[in-house]
Amino acid sequence: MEDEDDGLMLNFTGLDTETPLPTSRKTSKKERRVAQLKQRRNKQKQGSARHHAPAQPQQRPQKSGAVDTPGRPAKQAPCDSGRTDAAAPAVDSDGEAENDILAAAVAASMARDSAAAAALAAARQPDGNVASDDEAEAGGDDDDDDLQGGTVSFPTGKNGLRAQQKKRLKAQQQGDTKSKGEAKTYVRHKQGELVHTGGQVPAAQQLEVFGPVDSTTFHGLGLAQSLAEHLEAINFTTPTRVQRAAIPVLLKGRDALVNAPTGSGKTLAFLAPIVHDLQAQFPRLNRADGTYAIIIAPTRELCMQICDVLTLMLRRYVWLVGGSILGGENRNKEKARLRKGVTVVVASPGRLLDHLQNTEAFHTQELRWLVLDEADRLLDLGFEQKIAEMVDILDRRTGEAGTRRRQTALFSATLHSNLGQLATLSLHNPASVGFSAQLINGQLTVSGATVITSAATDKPAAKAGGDEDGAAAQPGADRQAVAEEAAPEQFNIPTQLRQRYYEVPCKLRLAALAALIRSQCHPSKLCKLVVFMSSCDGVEFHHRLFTQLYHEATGLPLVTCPIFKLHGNLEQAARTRTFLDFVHCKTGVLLCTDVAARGLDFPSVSCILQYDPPGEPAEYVHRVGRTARLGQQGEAFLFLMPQERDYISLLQDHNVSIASADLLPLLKWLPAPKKPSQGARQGENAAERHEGAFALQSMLANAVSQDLKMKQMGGDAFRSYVRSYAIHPASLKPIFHVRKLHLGHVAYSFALKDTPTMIGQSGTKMEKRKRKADVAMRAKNKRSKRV
Ligand SMILES: Nc1ncnc2c1ncn2[C@@H]1O[C@H](COP(=O)(O)OP(=O)(O)OP(=O)(O)O)[C@@H](O)[C@H]1O
Repeated sequence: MEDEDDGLMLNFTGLDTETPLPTSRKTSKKERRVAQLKQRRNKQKQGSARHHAPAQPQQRPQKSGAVDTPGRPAKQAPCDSGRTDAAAPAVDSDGEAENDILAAAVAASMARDSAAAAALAAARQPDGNVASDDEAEAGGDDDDDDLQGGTVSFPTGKNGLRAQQKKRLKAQQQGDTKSKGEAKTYVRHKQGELVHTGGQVPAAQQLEVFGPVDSTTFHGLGLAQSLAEHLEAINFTTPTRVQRAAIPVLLKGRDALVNAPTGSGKTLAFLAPIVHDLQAQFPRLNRADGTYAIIIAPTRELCMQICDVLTLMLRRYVWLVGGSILGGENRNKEKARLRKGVTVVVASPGRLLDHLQNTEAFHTQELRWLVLDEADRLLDLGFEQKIAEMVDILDRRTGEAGTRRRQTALFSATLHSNLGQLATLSLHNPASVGFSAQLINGQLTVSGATVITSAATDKPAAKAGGDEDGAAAQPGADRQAVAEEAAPEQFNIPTQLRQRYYEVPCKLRLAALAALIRSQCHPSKLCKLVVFMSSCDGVEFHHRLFTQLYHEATGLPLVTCPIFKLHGNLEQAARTRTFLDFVHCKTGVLLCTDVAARGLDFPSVSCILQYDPPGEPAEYVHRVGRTARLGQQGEAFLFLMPQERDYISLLQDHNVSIASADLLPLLKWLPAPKKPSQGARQGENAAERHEGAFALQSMLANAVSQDLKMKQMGGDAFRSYVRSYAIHPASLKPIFHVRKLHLGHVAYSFALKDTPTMIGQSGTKMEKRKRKADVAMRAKNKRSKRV
């Protein structure tokens, strides 16, 4: 750089002298500068002989780099070098000032001291004032800039000096320094000549080359502009953390294991890359060619929900067709739809396998995507075998057709010790987002040792040694990996979720449930409450109790908002209606089983109650995950009986932070009894002796005992509760062991007055006995009439 500057200066100084200047590139810098100084001295001598009058103040050029030749319009430098007026070359009619500038510049460049720089600046000042050091420095730099940029215009002096000067400079800038007497030639490129030509990186390679250039937008993540715009139009403006981490990985064509907290936007994280890929296919995909993507989810409601988001996204791409195939729907109608062609299928596993095996018109030989949402739940529900069969069928078909290898992704908010088997079964060299995965002895294992934090979702690579996109190291690359110590799986629960538990004696469970519902859904509060129970019978019983019997028994409704029920024994139509009703209602209570625990995105759920504890801590996480979604506030309560309190330590081992709450203030939400009860209540503490709770329990028990259907439903609920308690996994038996249950108190909590032995007999037997008794009674009546 310095050499180039010096070379240019040589040309300037050589204009006005008889002394030939050494222009060879081999001439040392020092020699050239000495020559310049000599020239300057000679010139000063000549100048002083020619001019005795003091130099006139120079006219300041109007604009840097502008030509001040009369009659010629001032030219603007094509690129704005940001030059200040102080830096503009001064106009001197006889070129003397110019030479002063040059001499000073030489001095400055040689000495590089402030005095020389000041001399340079002073020479530039039209009024002869000395510029500040900064200005001088800036001026010097600007000179260089102009010269290098090749855009400077020079003031024209007497005798065509400026024209010569210009010509020489031009020649030099063009790399042609050949002039008479100068044998040496060299090629110099014009500074800025090798400008950026704007060569475009092919769209498909943009992500490869630049990475996720702007992870704050969907387009920046690599999604097509049209899709990003469409997402914005349907209110997905900024990608969530899991979307930022997972979308680029999937767009790169990698299989992936993706883990992120509940309500963090996983659905879009897998739908967006699928839609991006399918809309980009040329020629356009034709629905008649069959299915290009399959998404499997464990429950029908979740399938419907995913399908809804998909439909919304496909509105922009009308040639892509989405649809769901669910158990419980009409199989023939589904067949007909598959025959017409469904580009993206969202399915529950059982029905999907059924169609893969039995529906000839279900073409999957072009399949490009397979996503298993809530993958660990699919295993819990025993779908592993079905999934293995499906993967086998799909692989066989694509293999026979010789089509592209399918891309597969597993999504879940919780890990599972067996997830590795499913991953090995279906994934090829996967990237893991949000948790680490390792291949140990050819077996992919998913480590629960990695803390899955939101930050980890953004940059899990830091922990797992993966790449910058948030994808962890490829398991395949780490075959030497040593098995990590089995540590409790660490869950990432939204921080804004407030979690509390009540220790509720079994006898008070029903009253405490009523109190909590009343406390959350009183008329002055808009609340959506989800209550989880362990059995369908339990849901049925409590739903009828609270929607009908409660009012009859107490004279007041429990709450004024609607109470819904959702469980797996309902007809599909009823399930769908309830699901949609609860989605759209502003306030309400949903009594449900774990069918609603996974993935369902009910808007504005403010509170969760786990009336029956869930068992596996992972299920706890999914249940509470129905609230506090996407940064919203939420509350979650858990009811535990005193003998179950060790469950709290278990949850805490899994990074769940839950505080205790006092039961007594909660019971105050119960209506006060009309008549104070006679005598002191029996009980260990104030809650157990609570008047309101005792009064309510008596009223409900009386009402149930007089309602045969309710009594039967209570019995069914009791039996189902005990059964579900008995099937807790062995690891949880120390906490939830059926032998620790006081069955009399359990029966009481279902408002039953009968002894547990009576209730424990199967409903059918009871029914038979009752029918027998009725028949005997009628026969007796007939006989007595005849007599
Ligand atoms: N980028 C986004 N911008 C705004 N809202 C979003 C975005 N992504 C997702 N959402 C919304 O966030 C909510 C939760 O998303 P989603 O249901 O995909 O979460 P999830 O991680 O799958 O939860 P779960 O683990 O419970 O299944 C939905 O209402 C969804 O519409």
